[in-house]
Amino acid sequence: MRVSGLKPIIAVNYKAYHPHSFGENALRIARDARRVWEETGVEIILAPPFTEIHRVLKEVEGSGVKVFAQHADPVEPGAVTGYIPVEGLKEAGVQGVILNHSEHRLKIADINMLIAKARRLGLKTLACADVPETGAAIALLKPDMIAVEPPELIGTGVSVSKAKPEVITNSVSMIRSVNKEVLILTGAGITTGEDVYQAIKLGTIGVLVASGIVKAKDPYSVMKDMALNALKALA
Ligand SMILES: O=C(CO)COP(=O)(O)O
Repeated sequence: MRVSGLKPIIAVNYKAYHPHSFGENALRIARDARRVWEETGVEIILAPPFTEIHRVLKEVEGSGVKVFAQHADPVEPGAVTGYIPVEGLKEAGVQGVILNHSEHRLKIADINMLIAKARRLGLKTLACADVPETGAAIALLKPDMIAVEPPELIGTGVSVSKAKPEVITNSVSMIRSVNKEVLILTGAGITTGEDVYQAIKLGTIGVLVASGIVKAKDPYSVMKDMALNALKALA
């Protein structure tokens, strides 16, 4: 079921590629994302490493580009050395947080606690799932967005839209059977506008992308092609 009237979403997970995800490279991706947002109006979410959040926020200030953290720890603030509570992310100024990425998994009870706390603090949540069934289970916890990403395709450049379209269609139907509102994205191996077009045609509202943008020679061109194809798919 299409959630009509919504803008497509391109979420960029910087991960921790070096040097791509840090310093001037991190800012270049942010500048490129702002330009694509200005030119297309597509929703863009950037998820830089914790160390880059402050300067990426500065780079996109005044635009509609949103900045999310890549993770939050299921802890209360206090004597928790080295952990990052949601309260700290709120103070840092992010608009949301990715939870349960395949590379940083959480227990279901922790996902539940973090979604509730993020909501209380006014932060959006983008929860990740490895398979449709996990996506449906997490949908019951009412995150704002769910991204289903088959781990075996992550980082391969073989897109889930082409290699495993049934993962997308099964995710959409299983998630929608328990949650009519959550925004559904997909990811893993997404590198081209065509991958994005197919992902949206299969029922999602957007994509979660890492290496295809973060490690690209020209992130602007990749994001622009993805944005234009996303709009075409929803037209
Ligand atoms: O893990 C992912 C996004 O969170 C997908 O990674 P790739 O885009 O590099 O396949």
